[in-house]
Amino acid sequence: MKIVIIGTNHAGIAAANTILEQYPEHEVVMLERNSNLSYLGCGTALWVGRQIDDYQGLFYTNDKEFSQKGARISIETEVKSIDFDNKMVHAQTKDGQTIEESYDKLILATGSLPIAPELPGNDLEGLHFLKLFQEGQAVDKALADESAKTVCVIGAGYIGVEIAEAAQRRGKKVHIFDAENNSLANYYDPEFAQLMDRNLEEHGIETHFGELAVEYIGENGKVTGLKTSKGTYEADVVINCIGFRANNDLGKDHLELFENGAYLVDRHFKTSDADVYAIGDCATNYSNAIQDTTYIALASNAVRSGIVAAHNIAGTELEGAGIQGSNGINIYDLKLVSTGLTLKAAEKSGIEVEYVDHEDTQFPGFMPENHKVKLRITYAKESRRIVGAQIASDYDVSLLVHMFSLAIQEEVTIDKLSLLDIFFLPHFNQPYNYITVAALKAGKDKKE
Ligand SMILES: Cc1cc2nc3c(=O)[nH]c(=O)nc-3n(C[C@H](O)[C@H](O)[C@H](O)COP(=O)(O)OP(=O)(O)OC[C@H]3O[C@@H](n4cnc5c(N)ncnc54)[C@H](O)[C@@H]3O)c2cc1C
Ligand SMILES: NC(=O)c1ccc[n+]([C@@H]2O[C@H](COP(=O)([O-])OP(=O)(O)OC[C@H]3O[C@@H](n4cnc5c(N)ncnc54)[C@H](O)[C@@H]3O)[C@@H](O)[C@H]2O)c1
Repeated sequence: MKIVIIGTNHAGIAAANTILEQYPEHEVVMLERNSNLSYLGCGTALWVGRQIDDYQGLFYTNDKEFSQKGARISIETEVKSIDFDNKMVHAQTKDGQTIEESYDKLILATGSLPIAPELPGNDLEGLHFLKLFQEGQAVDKALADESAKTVCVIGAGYIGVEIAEAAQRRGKKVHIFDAENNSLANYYDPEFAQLMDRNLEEHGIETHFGELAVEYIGENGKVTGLKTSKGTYEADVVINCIGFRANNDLGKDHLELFENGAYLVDRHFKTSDADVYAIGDCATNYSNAIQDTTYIALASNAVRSGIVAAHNIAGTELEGAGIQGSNGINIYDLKLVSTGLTLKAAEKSGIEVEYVDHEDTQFPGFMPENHKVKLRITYAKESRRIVGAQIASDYDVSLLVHMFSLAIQEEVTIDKLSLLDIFFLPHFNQPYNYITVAALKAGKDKKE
């Protein structure tokens, strides 16, 4: 069987590796328009902020490795169109050569594109996006210019807060703007997100919430400022990070789409065309929290979807486990992790929820070093199944979120959690640990 994969970043790579390593009898063709593959965008801010010395380690594979594994891979080759009826892909190389590839099965792994605010002045020099390695390089270069003093970041989601920290670490005056009333609104309830807002402010970053960018201001073709719904700010560099949209350019006229334009797939990552699969940021996924279709752009989801699609294409039926959108962020010393639904997301999905909060220290009081931990567990009012968890600390409690992720996936109730066997050792936690105490509190609330 001949399998053509379009897009060879995290999703395409995972699919290709699975087929090449476990089903070597199939022919694999990989087409990629970029000059690199496997760039870990999560490292951009670490590198730009000089928390790591260089970017070489941010790539975990390359085209040569795939040639050695037996794939036919063409980078700097853009797929221009797909003839779905005749199962033929039309592509063009960097030097203008056209390529045609027939397929038995096609995998669309074309990812996502940053959403571009459509504002006056959007053709000025000094406006940036942060998706590709090359865009990270451009931001790095802009920050290296000592005459660039002020950076405006539009969007205080994950990319926004990470790059705001990086720019501040590079000695710039940083403003960050978001339409919402706090940062990280897609991931945390305000009581948690506000910890991040304070964290940014304490490090000298000026936060502007509920404030919309309305115009990029410029002189001689170069950005010099940003006008918002509430004021005008100087800006030598503007970084746009208001989210991603699914890149559906190749299949939007043929394949069924989700409400946001992503390719609608089943639990096998098969699209509405039986010979076409879609994985990663260009496709939907199944949410165990809302028990319905969702769209969450994360590298972790991209990798898993690639593995699942590859098995199904190669002949082993495998249903995806679904996702919880588990995520984490570390800005300066503050660590936030969450999984499943915030209260706002639950309301939007029509799920009536209750939640329990608990704050404690990680270790017993007699330990010489200690850290505060803040936990929220959210559960469905009727069934009491856990649908979300958020944790904040300056201590690394990130692994806990995986337990909550599994609990959501397996429909564990808050009451079951209260009697879970959780070990105790002072070096790690407390005899009355905050998870048990929070879950017991929820049980008490139920009785009252
Ligand atoms: C700055 C930044 C930080 C991030 N941090 C994290 C993080 O910490 N954790 C996390 O889980 N996620 C993170 N993400 C999100 C993560 O990078 C994406 O979810 C992930 O890249 C999705 O992988 P993908 O392979 O589906 O799509 P993409 O990475 O978008 O790759 C799609 C590929 O398809 C290629 N392509 C598109 N169209 C064509 C065409 N017509 N012909 C040929 N090739 C084509 C593109 O060139 C690209 O290489 C971050 C993203 C950014 C930008
Ligand atoms: N740590 C991580 O896991 C990590 C890090 C970086 C990126 N990512 C992923 O990459 C994807 C893109 O990240 P992102 O930061 O661009 O998106 P995001 O969804 O995290 O944040 C976008 C932010 O922009 C705001 N916004 C939207 N329109 C706006 C407007 N017109 N004006 C002002 N603010 C506006 C939103 O309120 C939101 O807070 C996300 O799926 C994200 O999860 C993950």
